[in-house]
Amino acid sequence: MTDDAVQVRDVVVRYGDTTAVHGVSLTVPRGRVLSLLGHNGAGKTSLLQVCEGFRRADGGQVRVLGLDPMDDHDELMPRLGIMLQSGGVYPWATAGEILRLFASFAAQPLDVDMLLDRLGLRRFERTRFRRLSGGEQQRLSLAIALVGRPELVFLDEPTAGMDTEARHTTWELIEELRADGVSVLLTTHLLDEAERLADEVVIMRNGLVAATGTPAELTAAAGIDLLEVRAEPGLVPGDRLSPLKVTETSPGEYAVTGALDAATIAEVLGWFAGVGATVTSLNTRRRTLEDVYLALTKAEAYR
Ligand SMILES: Nc1ncnc2c1ncn2[C@@H]1O[C@H](COP(=O)(O)OP(=O)(O)OP(=O)(O)O)[C@@H](O)[C@H]1O
Repeated sequence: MTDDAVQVRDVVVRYGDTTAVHGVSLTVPRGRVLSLLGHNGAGKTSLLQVCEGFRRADGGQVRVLGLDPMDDHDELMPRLGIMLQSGGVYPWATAGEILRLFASFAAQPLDVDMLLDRLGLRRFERTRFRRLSGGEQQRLSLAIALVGRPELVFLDEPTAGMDTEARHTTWELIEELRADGVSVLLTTHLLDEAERLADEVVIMRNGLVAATGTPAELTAAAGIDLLEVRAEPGLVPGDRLSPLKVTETSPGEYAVTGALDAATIAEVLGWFAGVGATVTSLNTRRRTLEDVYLALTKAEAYR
């Protein structure tokens, strides 16, 4: 018996001849937020569906709140909040009716009016689901996922199609869930969303885990990526700083790339000083999660 909210071990998902998930392992500790990142078709939704109990894995083991998501489905469902990528509700019912219906399934639901207000849905309370915009439907789907006070929430691209205000409200709600000890497994294409919300990020590529770690670990491991130097224009070090690469991006603005650390940065400054240049500005930039993500997923993303 595990105390983790989600434990996935060597999970495989196949659709006929297509293997969407090739043996993925991950853990969501209780009260933590894990974000799955990956290109379209990387296998994120397939993995999520296995955890939600909507699809049986073709290999491996999954435990959700210590239970089997397929065999213990009925016991598990009231403890989970699930936000699907789209649909899943009654198109002819109004937003208010739908949310109150889901609230009625829960033993201790959240206050429906509070959720309608927080997610900007109050004026759509009497609007039928099918008449809501994509972003409004997303907000209602999030409210449905949260209304039952779940212990664990699965969010598949929760802010896709939302406007900036709704996205920020969603982020605040997820942060509040975490503060209340709720566990969250979410997928996203938004790197800033993952960086802001996630305790741990799992980057998937072609059904495999390409990298995993906290956002800080993933970006720190990548090191300093770029040194920007401002000095007199027209200074050309040639290969004297090799293997570092120096490019004058605009007159007097130099970009230095390569294996940059304290020693090599000192070497670069030494060269500028040696040719009598006056360095007026020096800036290092660490890789962002976006840089790491692109480096891991770009070239080999599509087979
Ligand atoms: N029902 C299905 N039948 C056949 N193939 C499927 C099915 N669902 C998904 N796939 C395939 O499995 C692979 C993984 O799809 P999945 O939806 O899990 O990816 P994803 O990472 O969630 O993508 P996205 O970011 O576009 O939502 C893709 O190649 C997809 O075409």
